[in-house]
Parts: sequence; C-alpha cells; structure tokens
Amino acid sequence: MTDTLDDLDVEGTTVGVRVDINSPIDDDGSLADDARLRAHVDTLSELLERGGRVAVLAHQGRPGGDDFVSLEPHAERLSTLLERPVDYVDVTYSSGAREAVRNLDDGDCIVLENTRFYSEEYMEFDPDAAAQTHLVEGLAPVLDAYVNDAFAAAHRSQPSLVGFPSVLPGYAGRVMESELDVLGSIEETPEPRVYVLGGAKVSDSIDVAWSVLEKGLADHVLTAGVAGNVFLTADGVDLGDASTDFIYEQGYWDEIDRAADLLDAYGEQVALPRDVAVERDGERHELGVNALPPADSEAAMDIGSSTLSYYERILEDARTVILNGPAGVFEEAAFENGTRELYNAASGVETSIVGGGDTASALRSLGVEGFSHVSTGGGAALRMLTAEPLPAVTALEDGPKHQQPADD
Ligand SMILES: Nc1ncnc2c1ncn2[C@@H]1O[C@H](COP(=O)(O)OP(=O)(O)OP(=O)(O)O)[C@@H](O)[C@H]1O
Ligand SMILES: O=C(O)[C@H](O)COP(=O)(O)O
Repeated sequence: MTDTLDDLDVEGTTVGVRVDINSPIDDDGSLADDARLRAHVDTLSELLERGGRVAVLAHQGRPGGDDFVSLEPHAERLSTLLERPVDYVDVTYSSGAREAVRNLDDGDCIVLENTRFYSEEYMEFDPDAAAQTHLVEGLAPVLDAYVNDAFAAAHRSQPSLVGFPSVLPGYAGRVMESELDVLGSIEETPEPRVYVLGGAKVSDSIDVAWSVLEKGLADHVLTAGVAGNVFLTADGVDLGDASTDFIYEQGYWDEIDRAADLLDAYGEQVALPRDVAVERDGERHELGVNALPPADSEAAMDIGSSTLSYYERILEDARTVILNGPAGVFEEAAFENGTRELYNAASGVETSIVGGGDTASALRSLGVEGFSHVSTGGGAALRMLTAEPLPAVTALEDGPKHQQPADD
C-alpha cells in the first residue's frame, strides 16, 4: 500500500505534484474540456489549504500532435478552479524552474511547463535510470516530497512518474488513492462478473479479454464497437468491404487471429454481436449477422437491438460489470443508441465500473449516470482491470532507493 496525503506533514513542505491534465485542445490552443483538471481540485486544494507549497508537473499531448501545447491555459483554468492565483512557469527543471519553486510561500501554487517538451519524458525508464534523468536531477533538489495523483498516466514509466519517487518520499494523491481503492480490488467485487469491451483499441481489448478469462476474473466478456467487429470477423462473419477495410487500415488484421484463438479457448464465455447497424439511405438500418454482408459502402457502426437484448439479459444476472469503450460511433446521433442503452443497462448492476477517457465523455454527452465508479484513466484503467501492476504505483510503493540530488 502506498502512503497518502494523510501521511504527509504538509505545512511548509514543497511538494511536486504530478497530475494528469492531458486534455482535448481547441484549434485556437485553448482547453476544449476541463474534466481532468476538475478531478485534481481536491488534491491540490487540500495541499494548499494545509499550507503546502505546490509545483504542479504534467504532460499535454504527444510530440508532433496538434494537442502538444504548453500548460499555460491549464494554469489559468486551475487558477479559476482553485480560486487562487496559479502562476505558469515556462520551464520545468532549469535554474529558472528551481528559482520559481524556491520562491513559493505556504499555500502558493505554480504549474511547470509540459514535461514532454523534454525528450526524456517521452521515453520509458526503470526507476533507477529515471532517477538520473535531467528532469529529476534538476528539479528534485528543490522539492521535499512528491505526490502522484496522475492515475491516468500511471501505466507509463516516464521520469516524472517513476523517477521522483526513487529520490523523494512519495505519496498518492486523492485521485490516485480512490482509483487504486476501486480498481485495485477487482478480484473482490461480487460475481458473476461481466466485462464489456468496446471502443477502437482492439489490441488492448483482446489483451484484457485474454487476461481476465485466463485468471478466471470474467464470467462473460461482451464485445462491441470495433472490437466486436473484429470478433465477428474472427468468427467467420463477412462484415463487408467498408468494415473490413477499416480493420485493415487500423492495423488490426493480426488481431483477427488472436480473437479467433480466444474464441477457440473461451468461446462459451465470449458474447458476439447478433446484429449491427449500418447507414442506409442516410438512416440507421439494422442487419442480423445472417443478413450480412451489407452493401460495400455500409460499415457496421453500432450494435443492433437484438444484441442489446441479448447483452441486457446477461447483465441482469451480473453483480459486477466492468466497461471500457463505446459500443459504436456514439459521436453520430444515428449510432449512439447501442452505447447509451448498453451503458444504461450496465449502470443498474450492483457494482458498475467504467474506464476510458472517450467512454467517460460519451457518457457525459449521452447523459448516462449512476455508475459505482467512472475512472479518469483509459490505458491505465485497462491495465488495472487485468490486475496487472502499474509502474508508477509500484515506484510509489517501493519508496526512495537513491539519495535526493543536492541543491546548488
Ligand atoms: N463500430 C465502430 N466503427 C468505428 N469506430 C467505432 C466503432 N465503435 C466505436 N468506435 C469509435 O471508438 C472510439 C473510442 O474508442 P476508444 O478505445 O478510444 O475508447 P476509450 O477506451 O474510452 O478511450 P481512451 O482509452 O482513449 O481513454 C470512438 O471515437 C468511437 O467512434
Ligand atoms: O490520456 C491518457 O491516457 C494519459 O494522459 C496518458 O497519455 P499517453 O497515452 O499519451 O501516455
């Protein structure tokens, strides 16, 4: 178990707080959604109210992407959310960054620049090597403690996630604590346990399916979204050119063989869509799998109503449901039905846990509520749902193994 903010004597302490405020960015560079910033308000407010001196560390986007931007808009928004000035510092570990951190008073907060503006932060290291990166050697000398609240990035072993806890006392923030509480005890949730795997990250979904079936964690796996299409193809269903080409284009051709192997091994526990929705004459049109393939241009964009009834029956007997990824192209009104109705059915299950950033935003836009837990994490939640350790959490648990680098 990791230490939490309850174990940290905060007053007068300079704390580096790693958060995950990686957010969608509008064309003009502003934040398109602040949900991930709001998630960290409790941790940051608590540290500031308890007299901490807070330096926020975070990444935004990936090098080369349109959303690979500075954290200035994030600092501005945090200032509004925390109802206090939050200064943005345009460097992360240089002498200027150290100076800004040294100048903090009790209750002050700054946001340091996007950690991924430095190439090391986009590489994976073991904690010992991460402790010797420029970021950690440059910034750790002016910090007294490290708080990791970035659950959504905890599946990465990047320096800001695994390096600091190797040289400083580390603590889980409130978001991290609550995510670990819920997702770290999947084995203890009541059975029957059903996993619903949709969305577009097919290899991840198949990894999860293999893992939870092998470990005996899942009574049933329900497939939907692009993952459902890949499983149908693996089962010998011809989805037509549009869906098949899409699977090719996304590089998921090998996944069809993996899905076929999974069906051979665990076919009775894996449920496949019984019908799909395509666009015909500008409208939603449902086709049973026996009526496939559709016309060449018609792609399977959602699960149909027979699939919904079939999956709802399985969910009626479930006591735990774990969901990741939408059931269809929920962004288009004609294809939101599968996601809305499937998630509505799932929200009535005794324990209902949702992971995935796109999934969380789908639920917000479709107005579906009532889950036991909606995770802030996509990849990190998926990894935890397979009961696999997260490198950033392991680094926190292991504690410091190296001396804190000296201040100059
Ligand atoms: N049948 C389908 N055909 C094409 N795209 C689909 C289909 N079903 C779902 N999608 C797409 O899948 C995308 C979401 O999948 P993704 O796996 O990224 O979700 P997520 O796990 O919740 O997100 P993340 O892991 O990024 O936080 C949506 O943009 C949706 O349009
Ligand atoms: O959005 C996420 O899933 C996290 O912020 C991690 O981002 P990454 O996939 O670019 O490492």
